[in-house]
Amino acid sequence: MIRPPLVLASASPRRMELLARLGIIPDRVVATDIDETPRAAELPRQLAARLALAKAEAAATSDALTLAADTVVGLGRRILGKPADAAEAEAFLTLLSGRRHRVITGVVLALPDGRRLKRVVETTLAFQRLTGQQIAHYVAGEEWRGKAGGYAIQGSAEAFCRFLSGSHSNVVGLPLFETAQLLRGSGWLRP
Ligand SMILES: Cc1cn([C@H]2C[C@H](O)[C@@H](COP(=O)(O)OP(=O)(O)OP(=O)(O)O)O2)c(=O)[nH]c1=O
Repeated sequence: MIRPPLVLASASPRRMELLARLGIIPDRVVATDIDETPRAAELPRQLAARLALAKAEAAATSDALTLAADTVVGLGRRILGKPADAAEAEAFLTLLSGRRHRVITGVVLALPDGRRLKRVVETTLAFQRLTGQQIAHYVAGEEWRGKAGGYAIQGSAEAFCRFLSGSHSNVVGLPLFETAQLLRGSGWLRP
């Protein structure tokens, strides 16, 4: 069987690295430029699902499989996306201090025949209480840039995390278990 090419509709180097752990190197990488603004009263899960689909649709073609994902942090009904600046990163970490939150990733695999295979994956985390000094030091380190919620679990922020339930790769931007399931479900990945 000839496999169609795989397109990764993401500019995130983490998603490339996570796919590489499955032995997968996309044939093409396409950065999409979609509006990531939440709609009024939109919930974190709804946003992650909607944006993953929008990224997939922006890059999908009829001769390839297209994989897209979107990761957001949910604090109750509140959505924490990628902070715009250091002040917002500091505000997000202040909100996350001492509280449970969820990291939600929507994953969409667009098939050449027009089908769209979808998953929304949630990981629950709890951060220790953070002092103002810890937050300021973390923000000065720049790891928050381009990361939902203003932190990167794959960096030093794992030291803030006293509890994580669910998929770790989901927090980094692509849940490997569910992604492999989607690729297998499409017949693209074997065994
Ligand atoms: C919470 C958390 C998020 N992130 C990242 C994963 C995502 O790349 C990013 C959320 O932004 P996304 O909009 O999901 O992705 P992106 O802007 O990096 O790339 P693209 O839109 O082109 O696909 O936050 C981490 O790397 N570590 C973490 O601990």
